[in-house]
Amino acid sequence: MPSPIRPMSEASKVLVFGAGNFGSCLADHLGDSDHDVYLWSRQGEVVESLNKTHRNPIYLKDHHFSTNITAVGPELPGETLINEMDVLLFAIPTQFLRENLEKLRLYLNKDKHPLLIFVNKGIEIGTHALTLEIIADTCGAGIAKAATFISGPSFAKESKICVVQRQPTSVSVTSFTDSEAQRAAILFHQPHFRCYTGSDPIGTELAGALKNVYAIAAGAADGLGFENNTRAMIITRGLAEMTRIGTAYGADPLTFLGLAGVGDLFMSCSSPTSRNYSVGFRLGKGESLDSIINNLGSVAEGVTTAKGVKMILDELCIKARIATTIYEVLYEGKDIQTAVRELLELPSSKEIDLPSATGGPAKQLMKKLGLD
Ligand SMILES: NC(=O)c1ccc[n+]([C@@H]2O[C@H](COP(=O)([O-])OP(=O)(O)OC[C@H]3O[C@@H](n4cnc5c(N)ncnc54)[C@H](O)[C@@H]3O)[C@@H](O)[C@H]2O)c1
Ligand SMILES: O=P(O)(O)OC[C@H](O)CO
Repeated sequence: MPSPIRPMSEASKVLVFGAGNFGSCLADHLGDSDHDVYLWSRQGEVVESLNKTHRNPIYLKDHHFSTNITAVGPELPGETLINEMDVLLFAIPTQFLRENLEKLRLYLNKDKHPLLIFVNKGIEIGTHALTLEIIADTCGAGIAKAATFISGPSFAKESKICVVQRQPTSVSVTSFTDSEAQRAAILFHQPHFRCYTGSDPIGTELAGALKNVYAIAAGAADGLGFENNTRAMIITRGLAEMTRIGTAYGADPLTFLGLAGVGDLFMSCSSPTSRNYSVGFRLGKGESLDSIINNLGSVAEGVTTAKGVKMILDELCIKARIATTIYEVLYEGKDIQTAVRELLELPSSKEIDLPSATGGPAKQLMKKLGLD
């Protein structure tokens, strides 16, 4: 392992929630940058092993983790540790975020709190809430306004375990509060982990969540035996759908052309490393969703997010035929061959068909955060 890179900022105390693939990877990156990192796992064996041998026995097993990481858990950290932190980083799958924030909010002072960073890419089932809304509901508008989101093409694990082996990667770092996005970017930025800041957290969140649904579609097409023309069609028409949904929602359409949009969409739709692509590929090969989920061993956010997307499409009365088809295959038992035939038999339509930007749910969310 090469010698640690100096932090671009003063060393910070960072508590990472979630020692899965991405939480472990980001904790290692920050430890490697000489920050003082605490990594919470709800699995006792992970805590013990990280502290004793600097190895995670479940995720990124082949990696020797930074010695700047102290693992904590399995109980959720309490007020004393949280009050010492400069940064709280959440790498918990979207469906479990609310229950954890409900417990942690008691320790967060709404006037003076650590920098809060979220890296999950999904939409909550049932409520179809974005993470911003989950934060506002649980921790309050002030904390949601300052929350920062990291998204973009960043596999925790490739053949050479990319980020922890310092393979060049870029992400977007967005918040409604520019100074918080800047702080997060300075914390993470390194020559091999380039951070670009932005101020459209709603678009960034939607892009990260939606790309997972289209990665399932691209994987399914490959599983069915289609090749490059078809994958390029799904990526490009997927991007058109993502941008249409984002615009109707009230996000900035240009966000979908950035790292969190086309960057991550392209990567996840073209690689079996993506768990969402793998789910699709196996569906295309004829395996059932239950069987795939039961032995995936890791989260594929697109599966749950497809439900949230369907609710958003119904609410906004807009069409996104690929996303709807994925929902029907996953949850309405639609046969995948029939789904493909129906998609291909759709009549010709305008290539670029963006709704007028009325503000949509983003306007209500911003009102809730006091940003209107
Ligand atoms: N893996 C990647 O390459 C990558 C990259 C960018 C973003 N993400 C996003 O980061 C998030 C986490 O993904 P991951 O790859 O680390 O997932 P993972 O499947 O590798 O790990 C999931 C983690 O969540 C924890 N968990 C499960 N149930 C929980 C609960 N009820 N409360 C708290 N924690 C719970 C598990 O213990 C585990 O540590 C996802 O939203 C994902 O889309 C992942
Ligand atoms: O493995 P996936 O499909 O969850 O993709 C992981 C990241 O989102 C890639 O940026």
